[in-house]
Amino acid sequence: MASNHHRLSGAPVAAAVDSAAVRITGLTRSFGNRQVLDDINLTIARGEFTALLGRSGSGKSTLLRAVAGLDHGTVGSGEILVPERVSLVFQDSRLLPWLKILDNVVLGLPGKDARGRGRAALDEVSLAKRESAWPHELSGGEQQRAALARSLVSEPELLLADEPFGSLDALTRIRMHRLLRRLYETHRPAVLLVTHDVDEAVILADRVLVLDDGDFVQDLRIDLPAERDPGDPGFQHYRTTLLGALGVLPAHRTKEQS
Ligand SMILES: Nc1ncnc2c1ncn2[C@@H]1O[C@H](COP(=O)(O)OP(=O)(O)OP(=O)(O)O)[C@@H](O)[C@H]1O
Repeated sequence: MASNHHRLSGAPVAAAVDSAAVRITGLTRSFGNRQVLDDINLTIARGEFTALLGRSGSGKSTLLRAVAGLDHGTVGSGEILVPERVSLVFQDSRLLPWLKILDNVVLGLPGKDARGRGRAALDEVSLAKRESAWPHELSGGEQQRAALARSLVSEPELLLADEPFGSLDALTRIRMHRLLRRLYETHRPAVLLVTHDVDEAVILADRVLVLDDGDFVQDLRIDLPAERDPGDPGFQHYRTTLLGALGVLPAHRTKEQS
């Protein structure tokens, strides 16, 4: 009965969902009389890296928040199944300022070996030497690396990321892309990454969804080697396809205007 209630309210239900890490059925979300998500259906396989693109205001964060169960009070319906262990990363690191870096990483982590696991996670993001620093002593990129360590130390089956590199400079972003992809290869969670950066989506993901007008207008599999080069013709093909779906190619605009 409890799960029926969840179904009606569209809140996520933790469940063993066989080969799927996320299963969304008939999800709708509205703010006032504006329907932001309109009958969304989506399955993300275990270990699948999916990026979610869409223009500003298309509902990307609304969808991610629904999957994370962070949208209490919004109006909607549908069913969302997620695994037990879900982690989140946001544009800002959300490290607690009164805890040192290692204490932030292991906060809430059960087990006697929590600090050891926390240290290993910090080592993976090259912050082992900063475990006793306060968050404000770290650069923006280092704070996001600590946030990634915190999100992965619990070995999540699903990682939800909302513009995690949005506030970083271009060079740091490139390094973070490499880091996230490496962490993904090691830990293999399913990932749902919200971004409005087409190149970021094609560099990182194996599947890219484009959200527009309440539903997906593109569901693209990225068949490129793990090491991706934005200069490759294959990469450019995906970039062009996605820019077309987003309606931002000059040719597309001309067509719309004529
Ligand atoms: N709490 C809220 N109350 C009212 N309207 C909201 C609320 N949250 C989101 N919206 C509206 O829902 C729509 C989708 O917002 P959302 O943040 O999901 O878009 P987005 O695709 O993530 O945008 P961006 O790329 O700019 O972050 C927007 O029109 C926004 O104004």
